Amino acid sequence: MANASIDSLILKLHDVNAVKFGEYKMKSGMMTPIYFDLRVFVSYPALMNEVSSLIYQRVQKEGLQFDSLCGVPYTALPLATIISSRHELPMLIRRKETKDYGTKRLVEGSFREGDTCLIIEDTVTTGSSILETAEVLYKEGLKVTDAIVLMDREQGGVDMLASRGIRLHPVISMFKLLDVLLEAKRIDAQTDESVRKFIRDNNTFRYSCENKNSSDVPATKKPCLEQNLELSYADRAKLPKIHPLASELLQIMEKKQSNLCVSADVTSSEELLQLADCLGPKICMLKTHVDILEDYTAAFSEKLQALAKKHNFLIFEDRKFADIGNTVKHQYEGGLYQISSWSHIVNAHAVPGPGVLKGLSAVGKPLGRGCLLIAQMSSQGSLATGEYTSAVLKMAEEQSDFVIGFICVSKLTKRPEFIHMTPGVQLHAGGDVLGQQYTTPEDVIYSKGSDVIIVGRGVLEASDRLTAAEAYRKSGWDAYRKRLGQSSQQDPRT
Ligand SMILES: O=c1ccn([C@@H]2O[C@H](COP(=O)(O)O)[C@@H](O)[C@H]2O)c(=O)[nH]1
Repeated sequence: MANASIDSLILKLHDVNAVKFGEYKMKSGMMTPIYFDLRVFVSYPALMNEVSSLIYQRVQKEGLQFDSLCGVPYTALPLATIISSRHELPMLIRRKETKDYGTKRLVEGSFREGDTCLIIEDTVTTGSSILETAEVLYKEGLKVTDAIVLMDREQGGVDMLASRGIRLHPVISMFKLLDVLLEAKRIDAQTDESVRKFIRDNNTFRYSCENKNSSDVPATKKPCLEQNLELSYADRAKLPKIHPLASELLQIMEKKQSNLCVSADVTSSEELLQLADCLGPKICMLKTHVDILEDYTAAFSEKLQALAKKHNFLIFEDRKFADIGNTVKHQYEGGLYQISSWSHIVNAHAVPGPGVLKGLSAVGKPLGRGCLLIAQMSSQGSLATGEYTSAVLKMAEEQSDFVIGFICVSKLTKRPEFIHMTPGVQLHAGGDVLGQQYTTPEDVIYSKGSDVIIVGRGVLEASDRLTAAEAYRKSGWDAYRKRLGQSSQQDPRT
């Protein structure tokens, strides 16, 4: 599907007022600064044909196999009809209301039990309309594995449907639409930013219960139950497109019931190794700042690797690479520390542009290493916000064969393959005198939807580091269980 056709379609949708900016109420009751009214299509047959062609191209690109297709009533019905008629593909119609005469069927058309039906939809927010249609089809013995949507609002629908076994393939997504409209000067930077913020802050799948006390959305209308559909770490580890290192980390987390990464910010190699050996059973990952060690030797890195094997944790060198590709390549591979030879994971700032990842991946990829992009920072006044954070996400998507996730303050993307790791964590919220800001494991994992808590001084400055690490492990794990809709008592392994 050529990008130019998508860009031109976005502008046409804007021309016919199918994309509106203002204050609108959605089906859920939530107010939104952007609204899609794709019902207007029926008045623009050429546009309807164009949309149908792009949807069909997406079907072909994904190589989808199905016996029939079904449009979610009513807006997607004409789109499904055009595709069905043009390509001679059998169609089914899902009735919204049962007739009180005749066959009283809810699904019209011919099909056999076990047939696969492809769902077509115009817009997705939570994914609930597709799910409703799928449930009607399931009752008739049909299978639904895939759905295509013209416009994905990027508010959690893809994840929600994935958790129910339906892959959603969007033709246009919200952030792409905003990019095109901004570039064409159809919207100003302020509108663009406020819509992006709204979308990021209103992910119906991740944060469904975060706002449960807010007054603008009636509690009954919020899809709180959807938090039960959150994918577990174990399920995410099995995702087909996941990076092997991300998969390994998620498996370790599940096995050790730990989403705790301890930040070993000490200056002596001996102390760091003791820390790794003592806290190893409690952590999924150990983070280092190798350049603060006063006595680094190659023998130290070998011992650290042996401890990582012994206790089954990954090593993350928090080097924060931030130079041109050629330089970071040398910094990663060579010099005194030879970081690529012992650290499973490193991180990088996106400031230099994609070259920083190209340089790092030239060294790290052949070794099976992975990289975290720094999308946000925990420190007060950080400039890594808004547009910058969005650009980091885009860069990660483009190099997901090396980027395994983000350093961030809260969950940023709907893609469950990416791992979100959050520093600035202590058992009580607060901060230090140099601008570090702390929030709690519950806030980070449950409310903000991140995956891993990174804790330094919360453990290091405790009188008993092992007891402190256990307190953080338990707190992070309980918050994760809560996010899955399970209590710690329900966990047979706890
Ligand atoms: O935004 C960021 C990125 C990295 N860090 C690092 O995490 C630890 C936090 O240590 P605490 O003692 O828990 O404050 C430290 O190594 C930082 O360099 C971060 O804090 N914020």
